[in-house]
Amino acid sequence: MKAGVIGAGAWGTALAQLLAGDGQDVLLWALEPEVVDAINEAQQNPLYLPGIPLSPAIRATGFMADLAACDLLLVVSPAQHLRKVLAQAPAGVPLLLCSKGIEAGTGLLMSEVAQEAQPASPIAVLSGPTFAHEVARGLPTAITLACEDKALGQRLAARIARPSFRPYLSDDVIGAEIGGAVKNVLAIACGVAEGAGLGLNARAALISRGFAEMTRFGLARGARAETLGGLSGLGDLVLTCSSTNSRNFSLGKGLGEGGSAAELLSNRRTVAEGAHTAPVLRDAARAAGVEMPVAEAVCALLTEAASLGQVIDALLARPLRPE
Ligand SMILES: NC(=O)C1=CN([C@@H]2O[C@H](COP(=O)(O)OP(=O)(O)OC[C@H]3O[C@@H](n4cnc5c(N)ncnc54)[C@H](O)[C@@H]3O)[C@@H](O)[C@H]2O)C=CC1
Ligand SMILES: O=C(CO)COP(=O)(O)O
Repeated sequence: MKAGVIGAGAWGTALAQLLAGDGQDVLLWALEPEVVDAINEAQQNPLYLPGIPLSPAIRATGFMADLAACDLLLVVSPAQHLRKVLAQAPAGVPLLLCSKGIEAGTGLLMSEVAQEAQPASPIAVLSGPTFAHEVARGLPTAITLACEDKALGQRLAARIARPSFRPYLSDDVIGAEIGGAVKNVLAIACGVAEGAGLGLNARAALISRGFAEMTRFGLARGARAETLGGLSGLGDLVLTCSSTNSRNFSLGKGLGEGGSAAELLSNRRTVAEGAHTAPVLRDAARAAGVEMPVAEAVCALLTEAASLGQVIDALLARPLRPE
């Protein structure tokens, strides 16, 4: 039994390290040849997970066909690349989807994209409050593993659980995905509040009112409230809204400090999924008749349709209403 990981960014590399922790062989597919070489020759990924010595049980490859040797694939490519990457993967192997986002153009969640790209593959989702560098260092972490097939979910949970990495099972795949996708947009908003010096009251307000938005949108898409209130929803929202370790929060901080969205986005190698999810989420929410003023505000800032002052004024001028 060998697990494969598709995508050798920070999270894919951290998950490979987690799986290899007990000596299990792991095959990690990387897009960049220099990442393949650095992992195989120096047991490091300086591009995406610097400073973490990797297990020699991890082998990297640039050839997707090599993953045919695996009986489980963790899929960790950025959401907007997931469809084309999955199309090259071997068919019929269980897929554990670890990316957080909504596909532009289709409005589909990652499980829906995976069903289209790999119709013969069983699907599960892994999502929760999990900064990659902490997982790679073996720090205590809990996460939601969602799978409609309970027996498969249990097998996957047993396969990836480690003494300090605890998957909690759910059968609410959509709920787990919506939490992970929406929190990235809300983390940008909290970063803006930090960068603009709006204070911690504002941050707490954005987290709670943002959670109300996540819940409204999730329920409209068929998610369960308890999933949204769990690790993959509220848990991840709290984590990413609290720290510049979050790429989404840092992007927002740059916007709040007056940086231009276009420049902030062009100057990064790592992915800030919320920037891609925000316009898709806004359109999906409008189409479903769900009010998401914080997500709308993030979109306006990212597209430079409104200034920071205008966005703040608009949020503060919303009608007073019951909580
Ligand atoms: N970093 C973290 O702490 C966590 C990240 N995630 C999610 O994991 C997913 C991947 O994020 P990271 O590993 O952090 O990525 P990263 O930001 O560290 O690295 C960027 C990744 O994008 C890939 N990439 C760039 N251009 C590409 C293309 N044209 N086609 C295919 N792949 C391309 C790179 O090869 C690299 O794997 C995201 O959806 C993210 O939300 C989830 C939990 C934790
Ligand atoms: O999803 C994450 C932690 O759970 C990582 O957040 P960022 O992508 O904002 O860094």
